[in-house]
Amino acid sequence: MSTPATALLAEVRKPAILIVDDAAEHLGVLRSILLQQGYQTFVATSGERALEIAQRIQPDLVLLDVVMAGMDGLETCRRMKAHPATARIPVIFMSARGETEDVVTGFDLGAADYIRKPLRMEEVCARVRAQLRLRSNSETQKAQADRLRMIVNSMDQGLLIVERSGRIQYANPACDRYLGFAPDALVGRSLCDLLDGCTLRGGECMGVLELGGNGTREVMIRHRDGELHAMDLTMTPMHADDGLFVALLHDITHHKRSEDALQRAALLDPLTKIANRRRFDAFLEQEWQRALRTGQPLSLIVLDVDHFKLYNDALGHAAGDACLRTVAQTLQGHAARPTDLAARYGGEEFVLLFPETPADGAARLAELVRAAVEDLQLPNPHSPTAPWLTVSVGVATIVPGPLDGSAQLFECADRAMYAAKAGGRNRVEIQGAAPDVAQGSEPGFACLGSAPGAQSNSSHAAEICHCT
Ligand SMILES: Nc1nc2c(ncn2[C@@H]2O[C@H](COP(=O)(O)OP(=O)(O)OP(=O)(O)O)[C@@H](O)[C@H]2O)c(=O)[nH]1
Repeated sequence: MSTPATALLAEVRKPAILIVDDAAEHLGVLRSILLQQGYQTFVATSGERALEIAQRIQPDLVLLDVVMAGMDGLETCRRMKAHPATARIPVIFMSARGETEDVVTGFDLGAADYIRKPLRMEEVCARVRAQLRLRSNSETQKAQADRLRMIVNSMDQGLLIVERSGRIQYANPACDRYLGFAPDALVGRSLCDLLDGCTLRGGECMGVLELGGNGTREVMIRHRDGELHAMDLTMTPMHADDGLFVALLHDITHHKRSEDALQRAALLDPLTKIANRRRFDAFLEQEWQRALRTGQPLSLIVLDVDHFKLYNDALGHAAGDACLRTVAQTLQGHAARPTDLAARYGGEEFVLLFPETPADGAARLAELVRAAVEDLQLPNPHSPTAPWLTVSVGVATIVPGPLDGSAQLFECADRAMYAAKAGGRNRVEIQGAAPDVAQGSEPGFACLGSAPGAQSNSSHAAEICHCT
């Protein structure tokens, strides 16, 4: 059952038709027929009045007589099409004049249809229905296009329409913002120029071709100021063969920066701020592979603070922490080359990795490190072996062969460090296994004689020993 409200709504939705004719009898006939068809009708007997009503009520259709006194139908139509408020309203001309020229002029002015007089009412009704259907379709399309435009304009993601050649046909405001361009300034530019490392081949942008339809990829895109930004780029072909692609851009620079910071933090020891064990393990593996390729020797120092439990017991855990930080900085100072790495391996144990360093050089470095810690003269009052904080140091050097593993290098240096502990602490012990490869020119572990210049000048019993 229809309520007053729904009846009112139905009334509101009735298409409104403006009938313009300076002959009152024509107006009356047309009006009553269109009313019977269920339309709302408005009438005007002059062009001026028609323009006034059209602007006020915005009808869905105008039936317009061509020949009228004063402003004729052609001029009325021209003015209607020139006014933004009435430009989209379809106009059907009615005229007894059927000359081709009139018909053409009418269509050129933007008329939707042309009906000859005398009017046959069935034909009029059919043409009115057809125009109202078209109008309704085009209004729906316009509404959809407006909605789509609003969505694209308010998107946070950048959206581009790109040709196979890389030429940008459209960029939404987010895209302009991402890349620092003024509105529309991206149109006509090439995506190739913006994508870092992208090339043009045979007039086609390799970035577009490689990325098209391949899901999301992380790319570096050049901002207008020249700076490269990390972005996720998703490229999708618009249709199978019209050569257009929709590119979606999502700026992940901030995300990347915090990810990089997190990654860096994950590789640092929180107490001493030098590399942690995870970083060391990865670095050892990388340098091991490099040494395998280059045939260069790789040296490792494993170092453990002596009687550190007694240090903590005597001075407190906070002082112990501060002490570990000082030792770490001292070691860091001895990892001089960009390829050297000092790391805290765990607790009071540290490691130093020296790529392209033969056994004699590593032994000298180990002794320098040992002496540097002793020279800090950090009192360790309860230590039975020295009044100061000291370290025991193990050294191993290898020219890796295909059958060796990096764990072996660590085990050898670690064993040497335990030998230094067993030998009285505050010493450097060198792990050796194969006297014939002493200087690291052939695969295998190095074994040294006394390393020149490696003796401690400390007043304490520091020595370089050899462990086989
Ligand atoms: N303050 C502090 N102490 C630590 C930390 N990590 C490990 N330790 C302490 O280091 C001490 C190591 O003791 P042990 O393994 O017995 O070795 P040590 O006393 O150094 O004796 P040797 O190695 O035989 O010379 C333990 O008491 C740990 O609690 C740390 O981050 N901060």
